Amino acid sequence: MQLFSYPPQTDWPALQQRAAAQQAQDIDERVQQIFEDVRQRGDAALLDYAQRFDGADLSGGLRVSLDELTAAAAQVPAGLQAAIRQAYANILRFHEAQVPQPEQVETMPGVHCWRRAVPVQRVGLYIPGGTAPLFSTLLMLGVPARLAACPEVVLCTPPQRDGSVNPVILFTAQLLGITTIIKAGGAQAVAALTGGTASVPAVDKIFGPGNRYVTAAKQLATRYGVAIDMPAGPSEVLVIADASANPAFVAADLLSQAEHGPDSQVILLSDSLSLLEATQAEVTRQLQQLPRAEVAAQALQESRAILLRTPEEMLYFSNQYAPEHLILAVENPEQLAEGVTSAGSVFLGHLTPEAAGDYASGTNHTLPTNGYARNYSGVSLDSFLKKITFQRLSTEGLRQVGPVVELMAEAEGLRAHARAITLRLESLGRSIEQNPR
Ligand SMILES: NC(=O)c1ccc[n+]([C@@H]2O[C@H](COP(=O)([O-])OP(=O)(O)OC[C@H]3O[C@@H](n4cnc5c(N)ncnc54)[C@H](O)[C@@H]3O)[C@@H](O)[C@H]2O)c1
Ligand SMILES: N[C@H](CO)Cc1c[nH]c[nH+]1
Ligand SMILES: [Zn+2]
Repeated sequence: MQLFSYPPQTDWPALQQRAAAQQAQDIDERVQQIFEDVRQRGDAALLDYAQRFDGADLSGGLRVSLDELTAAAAQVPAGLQAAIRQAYANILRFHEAQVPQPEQVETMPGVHCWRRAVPVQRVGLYIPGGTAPLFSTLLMLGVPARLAACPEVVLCTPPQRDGSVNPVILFTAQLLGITTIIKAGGAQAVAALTGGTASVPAVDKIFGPGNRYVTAAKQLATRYGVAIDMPAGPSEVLVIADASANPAFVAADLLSQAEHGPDSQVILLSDSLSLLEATQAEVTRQLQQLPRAEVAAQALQESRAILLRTPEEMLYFSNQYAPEHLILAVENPEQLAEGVTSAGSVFLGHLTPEAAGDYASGTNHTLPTNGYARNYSGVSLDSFLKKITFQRLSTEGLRQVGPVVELMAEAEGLRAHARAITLRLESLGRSIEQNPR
C-alpha cells in the first residue's frame, strides 16, 4: 500500500480511473461474445462455460433439484444457521421501514392523483461464488425481493467444482422461499437471465454484485431492455482516520475489503502521519495471518495511504472518489458525516466496522462501486418496486384542469391533445364564453 502526502488535487480523479481502465474493452468484447453464444446455443453454452470457468460437469442438469435444496440445511452447522436467521431478521427490519406509504393528492378540486408501488414481476438475483460463496449477498437481495412480493425470483450462482451449489447458499435460499436456482455464474448467467434459455427463465431486472465480467455483462443486459440495480463491481473501502483511530482496527477494515478480490481497492486518508505509518505496519502484520493473503496483497498494490491536511480536505477527496464504503474513524464522526455527498454506505466511529454492514447490522451491502456512488444508491426495497401513477377526474375536476390543458396544448401546437379536453367539456355543456381560445 503506497504512502502519498498531499497529492495534488488534479491527481485525485486519476485514482478512480484505475478501475475504469480495467473495465477494458477486452472484457466488454469477451462479454459480448458470451452473450451471443448463450443466445445461439442456450443451455449448451452454459454447460460449456461451467466446465471451462468453474471446472464443473453439469450434464446432470443446470437447475438445483428439490432434493439438493432440502438436503442443504443438514450440512449447515446450527450456530451458522442461527447467525443467518439473526442477520435475516435485522435486514428485514431495516427494509420493512422502507415500505412506501400510500399517496393520494387532490391537486385541484375533483382532480385526484395517486401512486401505487407494484413489484417488478420477474427478478434475477446473481450471487457471486467465484472465489467465495457470498450467501450474505443472497440475504441482501432475497429479503427486499420477498418484501416487495416479486412473483418470480430466479437465482443464479456459479457451481462448485463437484457440480453442486454451496449448501449455505441453498439453506439461505430455502429460508427466503426461493426455489428456482440455476448453476451458472459470470457473464453467461447474466446473458441467460437476459434472453432466457430452456432452463433459465428470462427476467425483467437483474440484481447483484460480481466481478468485472458480471458487472460488464449487467451493463450489456441493459441494451437488451433488461433493467439492472446498478454497477456493483469489485469491493472498495475508503477510511478517513484521525489521530484518535486505532491502527489495528483501521488495518483490519482495509484488509476486509482487500481480501474480496485482486481488483478491490482500499484507500486510507489521514491528517496524522504517525497514524498512517502505524496502520501500514499493522496491515503488513495482519496480512500474513489471512488465508486470502495473496488476493489481498494484490489489491493492496493498487491501494493508497494518503496524508492530507484537514478533515475538510479528506472529506472533499472522499466525495470526489465516491467510495462504495466510507468509514469515519475520527473523534467526531457525526459532524463529518453531514458533509458526505457521495458514498454507498457510511460507517461512523471506531466501533463500527464495515464488516457489520456486510453481514448483519441491517443495511444492504449491494452497493455502487467504481465512482457510481456519485449517481446511484445501493439496493433497497425500492429497487424491487415500480411506482405506477393513477388519476381520476370528476366533472368538477375536468372543468378545473381542462382549460389549463387546452391552453398549454394549443401553445405546443398539439391540437389533438386540446381536443381530448374540449370534446369532453362540450359534452358537459361548456358555454362559448368559457372557451379559452
Ligand atoms: N459491490 C458490491 O456490492 C459487492 C458485494 C459483494 C461482492 N462484490 C464483489 O463481487 C466479486 C465476486 O467475484 P468472484 O470472481 O469471486 O465471483 P463472481 O461470481 O462474480 O464471478 C465468478 C465467475 O466469473 C467468470 N469468470 C472468471 N474468469 C473469467 C474469464 N477469464 N472470462 C470470462 N468469465 C470469467 C466465471 O464464469 C465465474 O463463474 C468480487 O470482486 C467482490 O468484491 C461486490
Ligand atoms: N463487502 C462486500 C460488498 O462490497 C459484501 C460482502 C459479502 N460478504 C462479505 N462482504
Ligand atoms: Zn465484504
